[in-house]
Amino acid sequence: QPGGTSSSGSSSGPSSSPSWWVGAISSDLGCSKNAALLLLAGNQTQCSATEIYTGLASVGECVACSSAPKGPGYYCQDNTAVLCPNGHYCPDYLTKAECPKGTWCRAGFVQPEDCSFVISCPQGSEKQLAGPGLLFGLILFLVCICSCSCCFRIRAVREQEHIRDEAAKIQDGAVVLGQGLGQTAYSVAIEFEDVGMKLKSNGLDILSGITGKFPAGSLVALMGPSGGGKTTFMNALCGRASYGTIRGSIKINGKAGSVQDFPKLVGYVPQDDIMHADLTVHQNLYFNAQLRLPAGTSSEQVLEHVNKTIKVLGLEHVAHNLVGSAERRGISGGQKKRVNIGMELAAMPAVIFMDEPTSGLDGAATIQLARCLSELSRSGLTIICVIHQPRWAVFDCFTHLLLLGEGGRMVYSGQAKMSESYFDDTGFRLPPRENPADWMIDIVCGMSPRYQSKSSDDVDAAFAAPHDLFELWDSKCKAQNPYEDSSLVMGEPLSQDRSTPGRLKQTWIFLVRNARQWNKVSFLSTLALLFLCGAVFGLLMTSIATFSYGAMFAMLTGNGFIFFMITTVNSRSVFGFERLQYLREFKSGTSSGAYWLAKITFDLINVFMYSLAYSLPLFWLQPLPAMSYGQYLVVFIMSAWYHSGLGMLFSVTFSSTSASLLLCVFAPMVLQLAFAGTLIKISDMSAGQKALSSISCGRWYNQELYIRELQHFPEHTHKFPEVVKQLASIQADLDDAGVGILNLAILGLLLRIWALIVLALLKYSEGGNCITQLRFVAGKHLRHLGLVVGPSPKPGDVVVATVTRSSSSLHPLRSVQVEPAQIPV
Ligand SMILES: Nc1ncnc2c1ncn2[C@@H]1O[C@H](COP(=O)(O)OP(=O)(O)OP(=O)(O)O)[C@@H](O)[C@H]1O
Repeated sequence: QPGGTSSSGSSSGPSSSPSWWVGAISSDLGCSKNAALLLLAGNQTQCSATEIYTGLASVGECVACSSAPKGPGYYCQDNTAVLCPNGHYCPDYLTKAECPKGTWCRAGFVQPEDCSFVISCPQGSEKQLAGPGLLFGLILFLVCICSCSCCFRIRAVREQEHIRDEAAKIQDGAVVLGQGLGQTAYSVAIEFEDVGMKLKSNGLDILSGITGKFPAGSLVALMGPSGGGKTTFMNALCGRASYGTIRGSIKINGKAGSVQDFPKLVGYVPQDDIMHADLTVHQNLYFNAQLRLPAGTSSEQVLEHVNKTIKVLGLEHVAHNLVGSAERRGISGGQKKRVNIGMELAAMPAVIFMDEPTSGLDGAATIQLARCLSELSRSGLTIICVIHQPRWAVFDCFTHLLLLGEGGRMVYSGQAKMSESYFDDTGFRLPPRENPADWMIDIVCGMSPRYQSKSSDDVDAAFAAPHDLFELWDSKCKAQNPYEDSSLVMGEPLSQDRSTPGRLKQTWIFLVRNARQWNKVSFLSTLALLFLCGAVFGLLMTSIATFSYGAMFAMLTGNGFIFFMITTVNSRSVFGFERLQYLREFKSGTSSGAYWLAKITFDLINVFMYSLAYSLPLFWLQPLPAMSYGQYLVVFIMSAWYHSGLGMLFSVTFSSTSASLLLCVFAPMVLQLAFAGTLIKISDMSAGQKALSSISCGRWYNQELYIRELQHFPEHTHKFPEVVKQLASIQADLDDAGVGILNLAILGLLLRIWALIVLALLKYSEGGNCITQLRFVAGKHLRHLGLVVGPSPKPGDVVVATVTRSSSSLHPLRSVQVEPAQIPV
């Protein structure tokens, strides 16, 4: 009763505010029914066929259809303005025509829209039907995959033939490693004094008072009982013990420093066989050599060097076999061990650290390897090996021995061949037919008796190993070690690291390697899975969805969710599955930036193909969106770009595979459900929720698809109340097309940059917390730039002090030239 109520029952005149008395309206309209009910139901009977009854606010008013009270897109039906139905168009309020063949008409259209050329539209079409379009897309898709696959296959076969031809050229007999590589001859001598280490985690001393020298070209055995600190000491020497605080001094070629200052000259063979299981033996060595050999080494030289390394290690017959893993059987354990070593030999460093290189090898292979290492060391290469129970023939190959006891303390340091006489001089006796290496470990473990003197048969019962062994060494040899090589061979002080291929070249090498590593079976299975999911969702949409402006947003945007999850989960393989391999390469001086760039570039193939595989059946099988397929695909590509970045970040951040997998499944789900504006309107969100929604893919994916679709609808449809309401709820405007794409591009890039930062920090992740890692990295780079000298060291910091011992007694390497090794095959 707008404008007031008249209890008198008479309607007010035009001069007073308009008001009606319901009883009078009933009689005015000639109805006998209750007036209120009549009004609620709408009094349509009083309007003519060409009029519209306009509702409660103007009771009794019939408006001519031609005056179009609701705007275009409506027509008159039973005195009500209704939206022109699907499959029809309504140019005015009085006309409702069926959509002609070759065109399609969605609800509210005032004229039909033409179908695209590959699409069929029978008469009365409310949507475009896939028809030959889907077939065309499918054929294109398959042709794309097959041609790529064939190209790679042909290339791989040709390449393998070339490698075999080159390998056949290598003569049987002596093989010379490193010949003609044109590298500067580096040799490395290491001196250390009073080196100790305290664990950062619990402050426990696990090394102390270790003093000695490893001349250039020496082959050193690091021996001791299990848990004696061999690996720890080796890690301290080669700068990999970030989990501890190192005391004492280490000198490289007479200059205080760490071998880690020259990472490209250092090889490290880890105890575990860390290599690429999805590459062949030859490829593993070849890419390693390409990345680490001096810049300017030609591909042919690299190939020749790798073929020789393979020959030296006796791996010719498995050179083109996959290395393999637990899931995919490849070469044997012993062969893997050799590949593990070969990866460092292929890089021809100046010093190699090896953690138990012979474990898992049979007797013959161990001797063969020891002899090979001995030959290499004679050429100037310094090799330091942690070794367990070497048989005599193997032990005999070593030039130096460092024997550690419990708690990481020294029992012996010096020439290997003099170790026996040291223990002999100190009252120990080698039992007949005992292996000297085993005997020494027995001594350290207190399992070999000590006699009062060389000539006496009385056992020194008071002697307690290993503590007294430490005392014995300190008292007899700490000040002046007679067992050391009197003619210490020392290389020139190292001033700069080896110059290896630049970042751009490395990026290219990594890209080629990625192509070789490409698991086509897994790739094709993922494509098939995505295609299937897209097809299922598309068919579902066909059967359940009837177009309406209210449901349009949900129909368009509700299908991306599974695609997001699969893309995120799958992209864990980009970085996450080769964490250890990456660390091994990165620590040997390869660029993490180049590695990252190559990985994300190669992943673009996945981003594109996954988007194509999913969106193709979805687009063509569901009631076709009005936008073109190209526009639709772009939105999917950008969403895949975002989600693969998310997967990469999770996989590099969390070393636990189950944690990263769970995150890859749940993060896209939570972001899509809670922050994409589907369940909770963005306009209703708090500031915090809005911030989260702005970094969620779903929000921009939804917005972009909706706006792009709307832009293909006639302009008058943008004013329909459902459309206006939906745009308000996602806080978007029709002019915002492209904003979503841009945001997704930026977010995807940021996620990748974040992953790069985590990758760079991984190098320093052993034991240190995030702050320590950041400080370490910042300090390192600032020092490189010469900007910071840094505060003076505090107790507990890593201290590299200058050794007071004169270096005048140290003379240069007799032959600093790294001459090729003559390795008997
Ligand atoms: N990161 C670490 N955190 C805690 N303890 C450690 C760490 N690294 C080494 N240790 C401890 O230091 C001691 C020496 O370990 P290390 O691995 O160097 O011995 P090892 O002589 O190489 O033994 P094995 O021959 O069995 O490999 C061990 O007691 C070990 O538990």
